[in-house]
Amino acid sequence: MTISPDEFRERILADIEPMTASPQPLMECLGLACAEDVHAEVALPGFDNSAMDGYAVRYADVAEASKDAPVRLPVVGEIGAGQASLLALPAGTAAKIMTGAPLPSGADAVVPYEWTDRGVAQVVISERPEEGQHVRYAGEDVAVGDPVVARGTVLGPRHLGLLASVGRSHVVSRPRPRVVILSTGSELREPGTPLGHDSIYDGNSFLLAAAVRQAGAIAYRVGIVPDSPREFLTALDDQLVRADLVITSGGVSMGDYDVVKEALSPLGVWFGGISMQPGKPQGFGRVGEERIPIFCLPGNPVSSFVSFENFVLPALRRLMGKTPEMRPAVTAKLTHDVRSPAGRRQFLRGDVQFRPDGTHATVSPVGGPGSHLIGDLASANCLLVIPEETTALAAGSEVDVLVLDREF
Ligand SMILES: Nc1nc2c(c(=O)[nH]1)N[C@H]1C(S)=C(S)[C@@H](COP(=O)(O)OP(=O)(O)OC[C@H]3O[C@@H](n4cnc5c(N)ncnc54)[C@H](O)[C@@H]3O)O[C@H]1N2
Ligand code: MOO
Repeated sequence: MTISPDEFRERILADIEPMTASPQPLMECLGLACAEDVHAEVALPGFDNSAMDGYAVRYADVAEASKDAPVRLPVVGEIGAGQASLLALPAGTAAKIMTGAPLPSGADAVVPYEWTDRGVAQVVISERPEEGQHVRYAGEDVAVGDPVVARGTVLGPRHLGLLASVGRSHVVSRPRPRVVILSTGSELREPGTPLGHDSIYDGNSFLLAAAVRQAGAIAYRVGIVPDSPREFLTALDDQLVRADLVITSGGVSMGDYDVVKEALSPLGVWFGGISMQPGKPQGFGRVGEERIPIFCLPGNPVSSFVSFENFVLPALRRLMGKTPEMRPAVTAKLTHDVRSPAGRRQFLRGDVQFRPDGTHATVSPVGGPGSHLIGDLASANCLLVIPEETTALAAGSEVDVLVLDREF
C-alpha cells in the first residue's frame, strides 16, 4: 500500500507550523520571508535636495539667462551634503550646493557647474534651468506611511537597502531553521579518507546539507553513522538539542540492516512507500522531547535529492513562512521519447533549455532512471515529472518540469 507524493507532502505540511517570527538585524534577513507589513516612518527623499553639484537659485532670477546674456549673482554661501548651515536663499543671490544637500528655502532650481563659471564670490550663469530643475523633492520616492515591504516578501538586497533607507535596523522575520543531517551506512567513508574494497564516499550528507543551505536554512552536517540502531539513536539524541528539523539518509527500505527504520519505528516514526520513483521508501515523524520533525530519506543519492525537493524543501519553506512551499512546475516540449513505470510518478533528470524570449522550453532526458546516477543528476538542470498513469511519452509531448537551482 503506497500513498501519493502529494498526499505525503500534505500530511507533512499539515504537521508543520511556521517558526515564530521576531525582529532580526537586517543583514541576518537576506533570503528570509518578512513577517510584518513595513510602512515608511521617514520620507524618501527626506527633504528637498539637489540632484547636481552647482548653484541653488531662485528661478525668477535666472529665467532670462543665456550664453549671449548671462546672469551674474552674488554667492552667499556653500551647502555641502550633511553640512547645511544656509537655510534660506535671499532673492537675487545664489548658493553653492552639492548633490544631496538640502535646498535652502526660497530656492527652486539648481544650475549645474557646467552652465556657470564656477565663481566663488559671484557666479556667471549662462544657461537657464527649468523651474524645479535638478531638485529632488521630499517624499517623491516614498512618502511617510507608504507600504515599503509586504509581509511574506522574501528579502533580497534591494528590500534590505530600502528598509535601511527608511531607518529600520531590524525587521520581523522568521529565523532560519537549524537542520541536522545524518548519513547512515557502514559502507560510508568521509571524502578525503581512504576507501576500502566495499566502501563508498558519503556524498549524500553534502548533497543534503548544501540543499538545506540553498533553501536558506542552517545546515549541521553530522556525517556518517554506522548501521547500528544504538549508535544511530545516540548520535541523533546528541544532535536534537540544536535541531529544528532532522534529515537522515539511508536505512529505510527492506534490507537486513535498515538502521533508521529499525531504530525509529518503535518511537512512532511512520515508514512506508510513496508512489514515486526515485524516492519510494520514506519515513517521517517527530522525535525527542521537543518533538522535532524528522525526515528519513532513502540512501540512493538521486532518491535522497528527489525526496528533498518533494518533501523536505516544502517543509523548510513552511517553517520559514515562504510560499509556495513546492517548487512550481513549468511545461516543456520533450526532445526524445520517454518511458515510465505504471503507478509511480517518475522524476527523470533532464536538461531544460528556454528560448531567448523565455516562452518556449524544450527538455531532454539526462541519463537513465537509476537512482544511483549522481553523475547524471549533477549534469541535469531539471527534473521531468511523468505522471503516475503515464507509461510512455513521445518526443514533442508537453511535460512538467521542475527547474532546479532557481529561486521561487
Ligand atoms: N528488497 C527491496 N530492496 C530495496 C527496495 C525494496 O522495495 N525492496 N527499495 C529500493 C529502493 S527504491 C531504494 S531507494 C533503496 C533505499 O534504500 P535505503 O534507504 O535503505 O538505503 P541504503 O540501503 O542505506 O542505501 C541505498 C544505496 O544508496 C547508497 N548510499 C547510502 N547512503 C549514501 C550516502 N550517504 N552517500 C552515497 N551513497 C549512499 C548505498 O550505498 C546503497 O547503494 O532500497 C532499494 N532496495
Ligand atoms: O525509489 Mo528508489 O528511491 O527508486 O531508488
